[in-house]
Amino acid sequence: MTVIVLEPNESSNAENDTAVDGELDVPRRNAFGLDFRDFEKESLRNAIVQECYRKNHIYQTCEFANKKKEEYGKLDKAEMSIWECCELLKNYVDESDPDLDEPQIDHLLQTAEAIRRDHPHEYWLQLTALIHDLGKVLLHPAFGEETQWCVVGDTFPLGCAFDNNIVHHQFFKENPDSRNPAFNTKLGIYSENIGLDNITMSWGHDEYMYLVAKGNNTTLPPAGLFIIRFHSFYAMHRHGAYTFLMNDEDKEMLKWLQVFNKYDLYSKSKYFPEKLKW
Ligand SMILES: O[C@H]1[C@H](O)[C@@H](O)[C@H](O)[C@@H](O)[C@@H]1O
Ligand SMILES: [Fe+2]
Ligand SMILES: [Fe+2]
Repeated sequence: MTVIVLEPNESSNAENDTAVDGELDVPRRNAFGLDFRDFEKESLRNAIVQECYRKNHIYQTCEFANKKKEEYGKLDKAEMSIWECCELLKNYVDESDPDLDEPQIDHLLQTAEAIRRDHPHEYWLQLTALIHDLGKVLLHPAFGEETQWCVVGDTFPLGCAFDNNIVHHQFFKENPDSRNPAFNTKLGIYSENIGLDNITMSWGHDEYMYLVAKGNNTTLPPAGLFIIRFHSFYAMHRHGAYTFLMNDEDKEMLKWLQVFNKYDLYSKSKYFPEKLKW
């Protein structure tokens, strides 16, 4: 297995639209013609994204996340198959995403398909890709019709200081946990290398889908569960923040998450405009 850590547009061929990153053709531009994960560029899309993060960073507190975990951990909302859940996501667009405004079912299929092409024998990784964002079903009325800020977007640990690598970190100023002396130091309530399994992450689709997978006794390997649970933790898997909370197993699992992330991010594309001439 090769692990490639490549920043978008790095080592890319100026004449082409894509840069070859190991197996994957990494597109240079997102569906809006901009760089991937550019949260600063002024655009209508980014105004929506910013508002989503503003609320997320103000209201995600340690107490809030633990309550949601307890409530949704009961798994008493519905009974349905994986595919039925995929279909429910055809009605939702993710407001935290600067790169795509297509229904989420498209994103699931695009990610899984991109992985299948390069990793034809890693069935578990393909399945992980297909289901990694199913937790966004929290947006559906049958699951409480949660608002976007507590379902989507990058995630981060709670109970310790917010890292500056978190997208739109300026909004944490208004989060009450920033003023709580038990929480606002580097380690906060945790100890060095405690392991990500013991951390309260901000609540959202990652943790929910992890609870669903675990609670239904999935046979996915630990790396699949790690991907599902931490794929939105960009401060960690892209910027190397919070390594002091990780244990050796987390560091092993991170390699697979980094393989997965390229497909999650760079497979986002539109094949047609919203309205076609006929
Ligand atoms: O906007 C995206 C969202 O669409 C993803 O599902 C999530 O995993 C990412 O972390 C977030 O940045
Ligand atoms: Fe996600
Ligand atoms: Fe995704």
